[in-house]
Amino acid sequence: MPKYKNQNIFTKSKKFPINNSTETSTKRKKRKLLKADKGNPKKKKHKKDDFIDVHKKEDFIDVNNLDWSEVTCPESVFIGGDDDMGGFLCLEEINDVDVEYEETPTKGNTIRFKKATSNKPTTKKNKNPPAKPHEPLPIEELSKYHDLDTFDEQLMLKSQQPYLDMASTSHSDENLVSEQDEDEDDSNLQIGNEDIDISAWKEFNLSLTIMNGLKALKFERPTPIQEKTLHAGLNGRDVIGKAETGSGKTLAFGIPILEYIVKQKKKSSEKQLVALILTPTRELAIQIKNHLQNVGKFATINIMTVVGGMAIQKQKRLLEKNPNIIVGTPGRLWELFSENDEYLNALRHIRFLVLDEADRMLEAGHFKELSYILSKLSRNRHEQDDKIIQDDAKGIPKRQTFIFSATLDNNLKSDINRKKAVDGTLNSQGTIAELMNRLEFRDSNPLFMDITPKGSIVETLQESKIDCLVREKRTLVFVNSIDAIRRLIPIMRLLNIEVFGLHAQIQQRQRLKNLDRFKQNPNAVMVASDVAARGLDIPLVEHVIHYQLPRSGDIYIHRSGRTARARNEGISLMLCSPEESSFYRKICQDLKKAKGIANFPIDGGGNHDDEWFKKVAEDLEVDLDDELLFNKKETNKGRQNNDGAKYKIQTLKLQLKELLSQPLVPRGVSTKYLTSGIVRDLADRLLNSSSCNSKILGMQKSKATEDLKLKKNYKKTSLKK
Ligand SMILES: Nc1ncnc2c1ncn2[C@@H]1O[C@H](COP(=O)(O)OP(=O)(O)OP(=O)(O)O)[C@@H](O)[C@H]1O
Repeated sequence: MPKYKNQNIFTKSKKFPINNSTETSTKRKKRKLLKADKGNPKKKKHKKDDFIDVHKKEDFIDVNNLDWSEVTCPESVFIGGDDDMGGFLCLEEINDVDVEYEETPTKGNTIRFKKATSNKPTTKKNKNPPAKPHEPLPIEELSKYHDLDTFDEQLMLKSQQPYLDMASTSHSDENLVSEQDEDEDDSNLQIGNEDIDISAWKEFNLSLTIMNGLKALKFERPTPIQEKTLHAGLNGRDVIGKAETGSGKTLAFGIPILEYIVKQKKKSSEKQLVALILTPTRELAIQIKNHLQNVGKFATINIMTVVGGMAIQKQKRLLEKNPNIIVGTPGRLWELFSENDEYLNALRHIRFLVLDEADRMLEAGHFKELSYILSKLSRNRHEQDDKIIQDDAKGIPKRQTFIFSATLDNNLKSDINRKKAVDGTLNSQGTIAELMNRLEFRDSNPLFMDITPKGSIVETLQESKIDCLVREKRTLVFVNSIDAIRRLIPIMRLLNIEVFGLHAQIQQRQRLKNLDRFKQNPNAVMVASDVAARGLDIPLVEHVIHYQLPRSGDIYIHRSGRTARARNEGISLMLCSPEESSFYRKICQDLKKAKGIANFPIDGGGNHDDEWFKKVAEDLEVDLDDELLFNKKETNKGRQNNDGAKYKIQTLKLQLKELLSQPLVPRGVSTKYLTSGIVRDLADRLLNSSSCNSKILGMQKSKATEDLKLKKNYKKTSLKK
């Protein structure tokens, strides 16, 4: 007599807890009994589900106390056999029991077990032991298994496809090449993600490997800057690209490099340094490396970062592994390379040189090392006395140069063709024009592509400012000094805000940790110096706040560009104190914003919240407490009087904690509500409605970008009237 174990057991390849009480009737119907004792006419096939009411009579035996033994079955019986055995785990059998049927008024025909009355000896000697339910597997182990109830084989195969492709390509370059040869028709992409149409990339004739990478990232089409520069980049031309922040400049130079490496591997398996990408910050270097690695993940491309703040020994070890691409900051790169002729020689043979955020590289702290690196890269080697000696440039390939930034000098184009400076190094006030002259473009006329919109700000970014009457400000992201970060972080922590700092004096390891934690938590705040202003691509940054105004339009553009990236919406808000009005005017001037930047709608300036409460009250057909709604002046007075009160810091902290633990009650809202009558569940509606803010009583959830749009629309319609 077989029985179905009522335990949670995991098979080697799939997990599916058996719980009879929750199984569907379909599954029960599909269960099978594999063995029954034919010798005893009373022993019939039964399901465990039939075993009920066994305790009613004393001579009946509890089903679980019987001497069951496991029936060994091939695994295929349980998994994906011909039959859908959903939930079926193991079989057990028993001999020498009698079964009796009983008709009950409530449950119909039920069965019971009794010790067999037959004198026949037990036939089976070496029977198997009872099945032992296993301990549940640890969580990490469980991830290897699939839940049979939700398992979709097709879906799993699709999700594994890119990795299968990768496995078949990444370990053997030859495989990759031969596969490509066969499959050069890109309509036959191997990746499983069928609903992603990447045909828009076809015009660039990219290898299957790179196309797969783009498909895996769901990059359906090139961004405008990619579209306008890729042909030139792929055809060996030098490119200078200027496009707004978050517009995909990394791949505009990254794809030609990756594509070159993939094709080169087709010809030779020799590992060679192909590209040097210079960036102004360490975080940006790491980000670029990750981005390129993701796109090139179906090929074996070795990319390493050479940045300060990381163990120099480890970087030396990685260099020994012959990277294809080095992404680095000038300082550490020079430190590492200047003392090693072998490295320097490899550098001279690179095929691609990229200066990302080129204009920033000229700022203090970078230009000296950059200048040294460029002179070592030069095909005309400079001796120490500055005399130019024509080096044996034979065998040194002409390299392609890519320069990208959201803020490059507009006069650059004419500067490029100007006569070269004779001096081998950049002077201490390096200008972008000098830099261009030092770069030894291979093209006499590099492609200069400027697609920045008017004002250099991306369309999806809304700009705004708040004029602060006092110097205190409560929200921030970008500040101008490290001291300000150190001051603000503890204050924000007191306010229960998850906040992280980022500035040059934080240890590199901690910087990366903070950046990572900030990336993981969409509600966190990062207080940063301009170290984070350039290039960083952090998902889910919706608001950029200039707690202290940047000193130039360029920095404003880069800071603001940390939001509204890759066609997402975002808001950039300046907190403008009276002392900063001159900087504000300069930014407007730099960005040619004659009308200035719109004020952000806040309490005091507008009556946005009051209007909303009035509207909700109308909808709910209740009367609002007018006294509370219009008593702002009174409240403000009270607050000012309280300003003078001195409490001990500890008391204040405790008080603050207590306050923060309760939802805020905005001015104008009454905590009193009708308990009966017109709207019975008013309190619930206010507190629990999914459209209400959980931290502010009765306040509708809204986004800063929407508030600003509403304000603009309101202004337009009232002007029309
Ligand atoms: N073709 C594409 N389709 C969709 N998303 C893309 C595409 N190319 C790049 N992206 C994404 O757009 C975002 C911005 O890209 P990237 O960091 O290269 O911008 P950027 O122009 O260098 O910005 P910044 O000037 O701030 O450095 C990234 O998240 C990137 O993954």
